[in-house]
Amino acid sequence: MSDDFKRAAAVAALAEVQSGMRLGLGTGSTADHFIRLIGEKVAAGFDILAVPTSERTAELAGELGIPLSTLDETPELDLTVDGADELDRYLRLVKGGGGALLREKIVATASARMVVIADSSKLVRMIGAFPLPIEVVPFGLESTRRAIMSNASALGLTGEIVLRGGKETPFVTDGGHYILDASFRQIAAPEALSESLGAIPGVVEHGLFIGIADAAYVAGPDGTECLKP
Ligand SMILES: O=C[C@H](O)[C@H](O)[C@H](O)COP(=O)(O)O
Repeated sequence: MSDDFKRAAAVAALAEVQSGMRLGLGTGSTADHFIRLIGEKVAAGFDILAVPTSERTAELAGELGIPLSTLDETPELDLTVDGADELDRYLRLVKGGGGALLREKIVATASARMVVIADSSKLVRMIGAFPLPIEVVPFGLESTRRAIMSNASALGLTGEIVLRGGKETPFVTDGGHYILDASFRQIAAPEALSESLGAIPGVVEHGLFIGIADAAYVAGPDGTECLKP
């Protein structure tokens, strides 16, 4: 059922796509639906140039025959469509469940417009139930983890911060970094947390996307809603 809603959100976002556009392609199970729809448009003759947000997305888009580019060749994009792990009604997002947050944030901010697609289970009153992914450099991992803990605690946030994949087999991002997943449960002031995390030297990027999304298509049993910040 949830997969049907993911697809319905992707179909709604497809209405924003025109031939000639330079697109950012998101990562994840919801974005995969959108990528397949773009593949159909390309097969039908649409002129699209796409920048993928992960190796996984590049592979799928390549298989579908979608012409691919990079931000070095195509530094300004018209539209990026991507999923989210959580969003609130102000379009503050948690992303990075699939580990692609760094490239996703770079691609989204290089786009004139960023649109989120999600099933309605992702829409929450307060973000934070989904553990916040924080991308860090492997060097100094434990010091960085403690700095995150201490900065979060200064903002009244507590909770476990764990290395994704564990010490023996850590998950490695496309950029060669690790991910710490922070279970803060409820993030009442995401802006302050975003600023605080961004100031920690070992933190490469984090999964809070604030002021980036221009709209969100959220699909559920009652239909598809378009949210604006
Ligand atoms: O790193 C992964 C991305 O941020 C995804 O967009 C996010 O995890 C949502 O993925 P899904 O659509 O599979 O729930």
